[in-house]
Amino acid sequence: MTVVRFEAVTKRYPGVDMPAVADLNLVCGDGEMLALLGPSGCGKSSTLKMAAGLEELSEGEIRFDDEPVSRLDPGARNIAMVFEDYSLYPRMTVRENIAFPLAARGVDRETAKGRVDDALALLGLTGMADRPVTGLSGGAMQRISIGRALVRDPRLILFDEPLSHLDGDQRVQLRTEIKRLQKTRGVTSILVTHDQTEATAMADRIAVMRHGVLQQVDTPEAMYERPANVFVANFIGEPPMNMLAGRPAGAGAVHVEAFGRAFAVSPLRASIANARGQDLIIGMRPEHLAIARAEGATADAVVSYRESRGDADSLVLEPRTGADVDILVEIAGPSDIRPGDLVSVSIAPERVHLFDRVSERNVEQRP
Ligand SMILES: Nc1ncnc2c1ncn2[C@@H]1O[C@H](COP(=O)(O)OP(=O)(O)OP(=O)(O)O)[C@@H](O)[C@H]1O
Repeated sequence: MTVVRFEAVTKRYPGVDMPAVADLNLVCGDGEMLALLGPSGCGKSSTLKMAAGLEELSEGEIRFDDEPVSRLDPGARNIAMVFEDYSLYPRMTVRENIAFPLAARGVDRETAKGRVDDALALLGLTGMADRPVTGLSGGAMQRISIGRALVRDPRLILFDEPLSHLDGDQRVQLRTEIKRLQKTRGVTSILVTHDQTEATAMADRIAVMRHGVLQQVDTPEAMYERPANVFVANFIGEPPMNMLAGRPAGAGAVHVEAFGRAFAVSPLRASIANARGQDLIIGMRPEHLAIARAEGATADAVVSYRESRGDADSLVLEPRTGADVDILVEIAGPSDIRPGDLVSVSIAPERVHLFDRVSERNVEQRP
């Protein structure tokens, strides 16, 4: 049972000007699964390695509960790691791989056997316990590596892109399983991933990073509903949010340049945007836009592309103002909308996100 605290943590690599991690303040709660999410190079692996003791901090401190750990060797931190490439011992059996950390710590045979049997049962591996690990599926190998992590009863498990070598079905299955195991055992966990679907599905909270700087920490739902800035709004949600230039347009409305007209927005957001009076980036998620066939002046756009996925149709719209911007729309499928159709566009006021065009911050954030 451990609370992990990153306190003003900075990581600089020799010869590199930009810090890989800059002044990170972040707490992973007891029993929580926290995802570090961001594109390649954003500093998530450096953060994980500092927690593990595989990289030194340049500044700041990491605490497990109240204990500073930045000067402790990796072996003294009681951390388990699950890597993307499983890191199993190929010549050993499933059981021997899981038992390895216990043998290495001198746990007596009887106790070790009990704990390994428990882990095998928990992971559904009992039937293959005495098989060599070579030749097993990627999903089975990753379950073994999770078993090896759990059997040690660590203070913290660090998952480093644990699903990236698995194919579609195994990924979905294992991400559910990891979440179940993590919750059953209540072990504090940090997950590094560049995949927002994975982070959203597995984590209690997500910390989005960019260029070493933490952008937002929140539950997946809160991050989807109230992204702190344009970067987070683009990163969370698939397909990404439409980002359209606009400006405040009086009480309860904003003007969207691409459509050449006003849209109603939530009164709070509109009043903040109006009070500041700045140019806006107006965010509309593809799945929140609704369209209807329209004629003449009521038409906002023409459908230029349609991809049918059975239960959903993805559309690309070209605004009739001639604005050089593609609008993505996701609607329930199969629909009878076809390329060339003229449509009007609507969206519920509370689904419209407003960002300052200069700072790219959500207008609801304090300036
Ligand atoms: N050993 C190193 N020496 C110098 N620079 C490094 C080193 N390791 C990482 N970096 C740099 O630090 C920054 C952050 O890298 P880091 O690996 O932490 O990011 P990441 O988000 O995990 O990316 P990836 O998913 O590609 O590993 C990058 O600019 C990277 O080039």
